Amino acid sequence: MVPQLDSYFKEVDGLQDKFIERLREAVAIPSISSEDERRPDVIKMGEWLASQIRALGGTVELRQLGKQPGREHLELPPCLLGRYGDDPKKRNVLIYGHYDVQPAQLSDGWATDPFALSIDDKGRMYGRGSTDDKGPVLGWLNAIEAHQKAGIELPVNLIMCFEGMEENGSEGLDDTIRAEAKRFFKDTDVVCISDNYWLGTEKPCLTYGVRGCNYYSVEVSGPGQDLHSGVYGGVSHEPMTDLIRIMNSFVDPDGTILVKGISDLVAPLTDDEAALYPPIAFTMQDLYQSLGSEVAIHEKKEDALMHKMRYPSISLHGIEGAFYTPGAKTVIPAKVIGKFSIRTVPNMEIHEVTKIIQKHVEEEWAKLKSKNTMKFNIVHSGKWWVEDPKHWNYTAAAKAVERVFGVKPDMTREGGSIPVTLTFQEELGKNVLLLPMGSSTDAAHSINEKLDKRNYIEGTKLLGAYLHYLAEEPTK
Ligand SMILES: C[C@H](N)C(=O)N[C@@H](Cc1c[nH]cn1)C(=O)O
Ligand SMILES: [Zn+2]
Ligand SMILES: [Zn+2]
Repeated sequence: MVPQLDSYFKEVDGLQDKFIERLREAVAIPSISSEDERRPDVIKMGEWLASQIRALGGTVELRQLGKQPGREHLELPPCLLGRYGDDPKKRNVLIYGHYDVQPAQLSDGWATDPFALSIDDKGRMYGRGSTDDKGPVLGWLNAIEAHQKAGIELPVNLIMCFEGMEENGSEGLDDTIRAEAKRFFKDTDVVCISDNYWLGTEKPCLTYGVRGCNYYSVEVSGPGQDLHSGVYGGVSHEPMTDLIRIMNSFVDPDGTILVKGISDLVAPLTDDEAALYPPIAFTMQDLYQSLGSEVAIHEKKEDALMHKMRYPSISLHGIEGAFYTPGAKTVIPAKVIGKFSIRTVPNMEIHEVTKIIQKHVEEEWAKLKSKNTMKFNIVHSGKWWVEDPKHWNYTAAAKAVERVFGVKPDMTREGGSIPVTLTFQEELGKNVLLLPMGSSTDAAHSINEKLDKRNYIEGTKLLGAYLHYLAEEPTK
């Protein structure tokens, strides 16, 4: 079956050094979408990616999305709408990825410069964006190049959508997809996204769901400026004391959500669904390895998996304005902004969740009887998504996994969020598949993010093989 794949695989192996250089160039552009001063780099990264697509013979338009809502001094990075091939006899696969990355600084604790790809003797390629999501995006380009060099025609047409704001709420993207659903995206047969991770380090998976993410901030201010705690401690209401009380009211140390009404929104667990978790090839050791220690809340793998995949969670992310550098400054910060988010699951609705969270924050605030001022803000929100994994899109991907890795993939739901999955499903009405490249130890969003050379190269083979199986899979 699909005999051309062997020569394609050989070509990928032969081109691996070139593919690694391509990733090195991409990682060197610090395209951090959430930092104002890095916005020109996000735009530069979009232009670099467009030039790579064009060099391979693809066409691409840099669709301008205008100003960032609420932050009008910032231009949104372009959404790349591209095409490779337009043979009417072939199927059309829409591939999505993002070229922006999470923030990173050497001083956060990175062992190497986060924007200089560094490869160790085990083939671990360290660099911000290596696994999330520059490596997987480049995997598609590598697959095109290896086909060309092997003299094999791509068996499908590719429709591309690459955005530069995924790590910052995918601002502007939904409108573009809605506007283009019956134009640029109209011929789409199926959608494939490579932007998540295997559960462990050995076994690939296909992913048919993501959690949603509602991100909020609580700002507390009062004094006209930062104060001397000796002179004013015990005299003034302190914003940090108020904020810590509120931040402490959301979740228990064992992960239990304390906000009344949230757990009532969660779809009940059926026996059929509960039976999906035991067969997943995942152990607590896998979890400890990816956590970097044994700090898991749960003892059983099924509980850990369900809390990652099908239950909500609330996380506290940081406090702006807090004194966090080393030393012992005796300061009372005048204004602090606490940031937290809730990962949402079926059947939680974005607005219902926000109403409940806001009411909770206001009630907690009232209890404090503080003379400070509190402002609650929604930073961004995106809904959960669940797909039909019995669709031929998934069958083709499972065959590709077996061909490249010699095992059947695990079927998973991702704990992270990719807001565009739902938009594609709803606006195009087509099946969406997540086909990850990276592994559980890649430390996406964390320090020392990496992508293993094996995952990058075999992952490139997988993306190409998937396109071939997709071309010949009957549409049952
Ligand atoms: C899973 C994906 N690679 C990812 O990291 N998504 C982000 C998207 C995000 C950022 N803010 C809200 N959503 C994530 O899950 O944090
Ligand atoms: Zn991410
Ligand atoms: Zn991502």
